[in-house]
Amino acid sequence: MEGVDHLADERNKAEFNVDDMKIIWAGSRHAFDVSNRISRFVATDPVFEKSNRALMTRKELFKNTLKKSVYAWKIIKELRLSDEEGIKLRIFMDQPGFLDLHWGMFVPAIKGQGTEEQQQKWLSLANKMQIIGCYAQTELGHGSNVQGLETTATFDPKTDQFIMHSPTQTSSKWWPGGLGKVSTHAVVYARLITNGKDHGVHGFIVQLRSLDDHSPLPGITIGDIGMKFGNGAYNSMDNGFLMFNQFRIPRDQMLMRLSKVTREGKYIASDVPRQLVYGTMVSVRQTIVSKASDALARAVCIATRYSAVRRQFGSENGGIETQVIDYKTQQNRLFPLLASAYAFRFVGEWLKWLYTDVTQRLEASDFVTLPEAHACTAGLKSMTTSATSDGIEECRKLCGGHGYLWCSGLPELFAVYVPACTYEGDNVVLQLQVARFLMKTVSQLGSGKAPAGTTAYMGRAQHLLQCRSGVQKAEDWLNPSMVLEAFESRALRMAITCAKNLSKFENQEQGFSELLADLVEAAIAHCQLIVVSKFIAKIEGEIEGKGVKKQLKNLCYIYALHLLHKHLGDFLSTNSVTPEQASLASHQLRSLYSQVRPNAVALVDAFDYTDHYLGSVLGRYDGNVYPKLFEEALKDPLNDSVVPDGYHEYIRPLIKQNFPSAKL
Ligand SMILES: CCCCC/C=C\C/C=C\C/C=C\C=C\C(=O)SCCNC(=O)CCNC(=O)[C@H](O)C(C)(C)COP(=O)(O)OP(=O)(O)OC[C@H]1O[C@@H](n2cnc3c(N)ncnc32)[C@H](O)[C@@H]1OP(=O)(O)O
Ligand SMILES: Cc1cc2nc3c(=O)[nH]c(=O)nc-3n(C[C@H](O)[C@H](O)[C@H](O)COP(=O)(O)OP(=O)(O)OC[C@H]3O[C@@H](n4cnc5c(N)ncnc54)[C@H](O)[C@@H]3O)c2cc1C
Repeated sequence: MEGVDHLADERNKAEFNVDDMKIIWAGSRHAFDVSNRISRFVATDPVFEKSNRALMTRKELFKNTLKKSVYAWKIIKELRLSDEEGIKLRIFMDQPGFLDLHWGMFVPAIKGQGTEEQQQKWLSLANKMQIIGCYAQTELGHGSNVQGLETTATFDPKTDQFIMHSPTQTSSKWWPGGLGKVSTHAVVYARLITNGKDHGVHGFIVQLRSLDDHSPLPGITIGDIGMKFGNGAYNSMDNGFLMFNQFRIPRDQMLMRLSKVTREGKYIASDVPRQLVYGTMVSVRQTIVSKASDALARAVCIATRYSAVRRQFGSENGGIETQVIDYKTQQNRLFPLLASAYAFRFVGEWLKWLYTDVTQRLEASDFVTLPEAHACTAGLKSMTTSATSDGIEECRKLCGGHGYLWCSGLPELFAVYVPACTYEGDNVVLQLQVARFLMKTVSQLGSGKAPAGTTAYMGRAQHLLQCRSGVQKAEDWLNPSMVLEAFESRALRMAITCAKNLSKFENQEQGFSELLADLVEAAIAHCQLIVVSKFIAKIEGEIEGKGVKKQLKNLCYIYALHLLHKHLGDFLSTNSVTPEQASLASHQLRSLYSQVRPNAVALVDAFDYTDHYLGSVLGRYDGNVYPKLFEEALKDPLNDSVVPDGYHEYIRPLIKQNFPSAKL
């Protein structure tokens, strides 16, 4: 029934103040106000309608993305929205497009790697969108291995120019978002060559298309790489290819904050670490962690509301059937994902702090925390995006058959989200970076250099290698120090086992290659420890609002104990817990599920998502699922006529067994 809240009973059961939880979820009252206002603005503007995009052709979808993007920019300008409001507008618009790459990578690359003069020149154009930029790093032949890129930028001292060239087919740029059809400029990563010497990969600002008629400049071949996974979804983005044929740019278009080429062609490397050329990726990986919590929260919101609406079995004497959310199996699959969404939110907040801190240090030429910032952004990007992709798919299954309908919102969410496991660094490749960092830290134990930050626990190696968990009863698993000790001991013991196995090889690189799978598992254990420890730090801090802290505590322990359950092999094989303690953890988990159950719908209401943003019939705020499923079905073009096109051509001849031209 229209106007009726079918989930009202669920909402009445909540034991905490949802409005207070909304502030915690958003990060602050101000952040909540901005999100709330902008999401409602987008939801009510017809230009941002998105329910029809699965049926659009690629060309229609692309044009629709241009329309929405330019309209969003007009609104940002006319209403003088702040940067924060502009970002929210793009998020709630919910359609990948060139704006993401222009603002998310092109502008940050110039800010991070351009000199002051370069910033003044290029940012004044980019900030007004008089030029549109993308981030062109990946090539057909190399994405993960950045040092393997083949595009060359050869300095020509006669003309004071760089000659950009794609020497092979595999050196074609391939994948950059916004490149295929929209961008006028790109930050291109290429091997810098001066006086015949290769100085490795550097960034260059390159104009690609005419600012008058948008045609590619002579010497440039450019286009879209074609359809990607799913309908609609990421196909709104013009991921592109690009080849240079001896294309010339002025010398001052090399991004020269980190290293320079003089008029004479002399290469001057600064004394900062060369890895700062990867700085834009580090910054985006950090934002991807918060985005993971957002994507997982969307899926969980849909699955939770629908699980409360959906009823199957359990009816006695013709009475009402059981809500599927009351099945323990449903809770065991759903509530850890709900807990993960909150966990990723808080670790994302912490990572933002860490990133701000390292940025300030870098500005003061303090590079000490750079390796840790790289390891944390890489590892947490990897861990949270993998868990979120799996989680969205699990939410689809939690919604049964209807989850497979496009209008559930889950297929498109999955299709848009899943490349996050690949872009900004393949998730396995990134965990191997964490593993290298851990092996280095372990090798320095006992050298007098105490591990700091997220590896500080390794400084207590003597204790953590010997200790036995003190858990004796199920409630002990609600003791933060007992939970932390189990995770620390598991992570440390896995890292030390890897280090010991590595030391058996004469050639360390060969050993590393042999042990890749174990190293990835050790890295994941370390990352899970970070997430658990940041969640615990959150619930131990000040939290306002009636009943809010209690709910967050429940979610925190669900997050930790479900990981313990899922990775029990690690915990048992490292003797971090005994089988009896593991079974006490399962007992405690069941009790926590019962405590979360009456609060589940309110906990997803706290995400404050509009029905427009959710884009899901199953996840509607009012729970009015069945009539709306019918409405959606009737909108399908196949239902435009009762007798379908093709009846006379195929169905009728078939059932009449009358095939005029067929030789049977
Ligand atoms: C609404 C707003 C939207 C905004 C956008 C938000 C989200 C994104 C949305 C959509 C996606 C859109 C765009 C996607 C873009 C892209 O995908 S861009 C391309 C991304 N490419 C990658 O991520 C490539 C991954 N590969 C690498 O990063 C490197 O090749 C790798 C780190 C794997 C190896 O590098 P290499 O130079 O070969 O290093 P070594 O393994 O030899 O290590 C040498 C030392 O350097 C340290 N190190 C490596 N990377 C960094 C770093 N970034 N920072 C600091 N330090 C680093 C490494 O740890 C080694 O240290 P030690 O010598 O061991 O001490
Ligand atoms: C939707 C999307 C948008 C993108 N946008 C951009 C963009 O805007 N700009 C841009 O420059 N790029 C972009 N990319 C490219 C992206 O960054 C790369 O695809 C990504 O870095 C992975 O590199 P790859 O494709 O070379 O994978 P590969 O490295 O070829 O990975 C293939 C397999 O090999 C494994 N593997 C590779 N190396 C190792 C190793 N050392 N040890 C163990 N296993 C290994 C991987 O785990 C994976 O299973 C985008 C990609 C996608 C999908």
